[in-house]
Amino acid sequence: MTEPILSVRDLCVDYATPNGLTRAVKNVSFDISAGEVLGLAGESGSGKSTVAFAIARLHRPPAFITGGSINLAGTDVLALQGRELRAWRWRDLSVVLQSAMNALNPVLRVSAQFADMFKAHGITTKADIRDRTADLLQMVGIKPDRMDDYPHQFSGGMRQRIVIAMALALRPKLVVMDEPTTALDVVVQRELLEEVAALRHKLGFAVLFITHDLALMSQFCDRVGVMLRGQLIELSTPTAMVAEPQQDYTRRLWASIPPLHPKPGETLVRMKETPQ
Ligand SMILES: Nc1ncnc2c1ncn2[C@@H]1O[C@H](COP(=O)(O)OP(=O)(O)OP(=O)(O)O)[C@@H](O)[C@H]1O
Repeated sequence: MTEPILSVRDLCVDYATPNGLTRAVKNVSFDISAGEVLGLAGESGSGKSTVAFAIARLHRPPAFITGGSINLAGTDVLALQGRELRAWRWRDLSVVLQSAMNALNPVLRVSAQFADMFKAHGITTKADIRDRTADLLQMVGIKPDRMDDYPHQFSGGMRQRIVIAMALALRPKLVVMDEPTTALDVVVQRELLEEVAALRHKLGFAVLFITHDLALMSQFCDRVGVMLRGQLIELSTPTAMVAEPQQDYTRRLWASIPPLHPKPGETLVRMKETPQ
């Protein structure tokens, strides 16, 4: 493994509930290398999204980070405040969530949404912004001449492509993807992830990837972490995890993949390429 770009150490996240604090993430530690795709698997409620939101500093009360450290490319993520935190998001880390419609403003043209993001990061020349937007849309397979359309004029898959283009605009080091394709049909899901795989190969960003689809995860991720009741109980390559699971829970989790899916590591070779 190369030098880690992200280091998470002993991360603890609590939720304040009427019955007191509940620990949803318990001393979770892991690294992600530059350009690596790390998946988080585990049953619903095991803490995957809570980890992802904490890393992106998107957690809000009643969630509180109560321990540990997060370091991304030399930045102490938990120390970031205010303007510094806003500048860090998009530039060093970006997030792609399940619903593109929630990420995009329905009453603003796509070009205006790119412009807002660029302006917030000091890129203010109109021609420059339009050129960059055109390049980014092109990169995810959307014709640049559609940049002045509204989000509802695109299909769900295209909207998610636009969100991914925006997430990559400032060349972040890490992209957090929490169920990025869940709302899309199976064919579009795969197409989109193949594109993300090709883009990370080209651009070198790392991905923290969360999905309930273990088959998809095994094809897209270099390594997978398994979470159970707030703890990271196992972390290895999908192939090693299936061949020699260290925990009984992991074995049962992988055994749940329907046999119709391809075996881990067998298909979509392009997804497995290591960035240069
Ligand atoms: N707002 C909240 N208040 C209290 N507890 C919460 C809140 N949000 C989440 N939790 C609890 O935190 C734990 C972890 O939830 P989290 O959403 O991170 O799990 P997950 O693995 O991402 O689940 P899913 O796969 O369903 O998204 C769960 O026990 C959940 O009940």
